Amino acid sequence: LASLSVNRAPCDPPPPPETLSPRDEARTRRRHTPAGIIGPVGPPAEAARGDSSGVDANAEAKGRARTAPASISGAEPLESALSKLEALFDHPLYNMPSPPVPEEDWLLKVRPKIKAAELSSQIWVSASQEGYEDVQWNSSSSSHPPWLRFHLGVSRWQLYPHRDPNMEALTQQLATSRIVSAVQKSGGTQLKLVMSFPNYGQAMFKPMKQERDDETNYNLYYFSDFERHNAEIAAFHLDRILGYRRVPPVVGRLVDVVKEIKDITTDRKLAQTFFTSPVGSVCFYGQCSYYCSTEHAVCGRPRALEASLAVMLPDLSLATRRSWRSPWRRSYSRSKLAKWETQSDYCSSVKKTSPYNKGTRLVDFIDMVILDFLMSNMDRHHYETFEKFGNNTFMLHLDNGRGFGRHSKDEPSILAPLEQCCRIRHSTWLRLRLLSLPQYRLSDAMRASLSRDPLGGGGAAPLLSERHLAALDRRLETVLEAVSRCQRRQSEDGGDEVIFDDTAYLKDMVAPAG
Ligand SMILES: Nc1ncnc2c1ncn2[C@@H]1O[C@H](COP(=O)(O)OP(=O)(O)OP(=O)(O)O)[C@@H](O)[C@H]1O
Ligand SMILES: [Mn+2]
Repeated sequence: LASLSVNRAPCDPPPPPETLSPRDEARTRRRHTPAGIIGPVGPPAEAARGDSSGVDANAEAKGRARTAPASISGAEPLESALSKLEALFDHPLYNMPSPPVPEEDWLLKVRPKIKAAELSSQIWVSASQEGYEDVQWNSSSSSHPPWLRFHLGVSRWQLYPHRDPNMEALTQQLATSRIVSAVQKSGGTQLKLVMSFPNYGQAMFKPMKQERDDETNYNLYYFSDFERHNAEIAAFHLDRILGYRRVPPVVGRLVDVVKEIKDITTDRKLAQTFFTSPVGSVCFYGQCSYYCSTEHAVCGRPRALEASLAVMLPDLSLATRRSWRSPWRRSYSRSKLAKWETQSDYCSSVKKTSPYNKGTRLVDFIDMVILDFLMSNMDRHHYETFEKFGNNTFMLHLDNGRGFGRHSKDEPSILAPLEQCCRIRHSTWLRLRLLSLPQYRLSDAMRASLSRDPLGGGGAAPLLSERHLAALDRRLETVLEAVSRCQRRQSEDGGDEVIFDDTAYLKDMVAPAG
């Protein structure tokens, strides 16, 4: 366990996708995962960096990023980038053996089959549901549509398993399935729609509002920023590459605003906001508290509009969620500062407060902070968890549209919780160090992963520009430096351990040879 190695251990390929439900998969992976191979990664290539020298670490990292050859020019052939991503996902750090998932750790249960006689008397179809397929539900998972398999695969600690055999079908559905209904999502500040598919699947739609190369105006406050569809997509990929799996899957899709929204919507308020622009594009703006006006309409070209579609989580009636106010929430004011910005020992009081005083909530929060710093998302005012699991569960990373607004500027204040608490999950730290190595570089993994999105390949504008990808590597460097600073401080002044040992359980699982 203590041996350091970045060599990837051989890993059996997962069994063919169609035959397994997410739960079967979780069980199978445990059998297939070789025991005894989990070793922390070696130090990053630049381990010898002297960051106590007083040199501006950021400027240094920027310089390095500018001169890094292949990853910045994007010259690396896609095939080799894709095999890098495969190698990353095959690495033992992404294939840690996990203890069996007890029944109560699944979010949903499948009820035993209802008798055919009872079922037939229950089936009725409303007029507005005529576009839906006649789905036969039963407990055999092979007949479940991908969205339902996704729901059934949600557990206490993650939304979906690593190498989820359902992912391909799920993203395929989001990207291509016929849209039979589109209505505005109530709540939330900016326009978003809930779209439905013939097999009863649903997705949350956010339209493109900003060109990929636009940078958010520097004079704009974070709370006035637009939401970006490509940020929602990229956040899903980044979250998965970080090994968290706490963002619901999102794909990009070109939507025909006439055929797939205007003509089929039953939402009259939405329908009333459609118009044709002076150059003949079909536009709409919907109703919401920000940016829902003629001036801020979203427009097709002339009808095709880029958007992100995120798979919907199980309905609140099946799985209630709890919303938590972030302890490091910003003030959402031009003049006020939040407590964490002025109190130097802010974290010590958070550490004593439920739910951050027990279990993994604090380090899970730090995980989210790292995700947000990498994509420069300042808008994480709340987060949600599934009520069923109480305080002992993962945090959902929903609402990522305000990430990736600026590539030329980092936002150090997003890292404040890490700097102030000096605590990080061991497994997260190891994966971050892995992603800083040239053979697994974060920007390369992201470029490869995003190229698989329907809007990311085929010569079209990449979902994240090279500058945004380079910013990821630069910011990753900054995160690792912050952890190093914490470790130095801890070794000099004492205090709590910086690295939270979340891999200790492996010692019990890995049986000694013989
Ligand atoms: N994939 C999803 N499935 C189900 N519900 C979701 C999903 N994503 C987001 N939601 C819910 O929809 C609400 C609004 O979404 P989102 O936060 O993205 O919009 P918003 O306009 O940015 O909201 P706010 O202004 O409150 O930040 C969220 O608080 C969340 O509860
Ligand atoms: Mn929001």
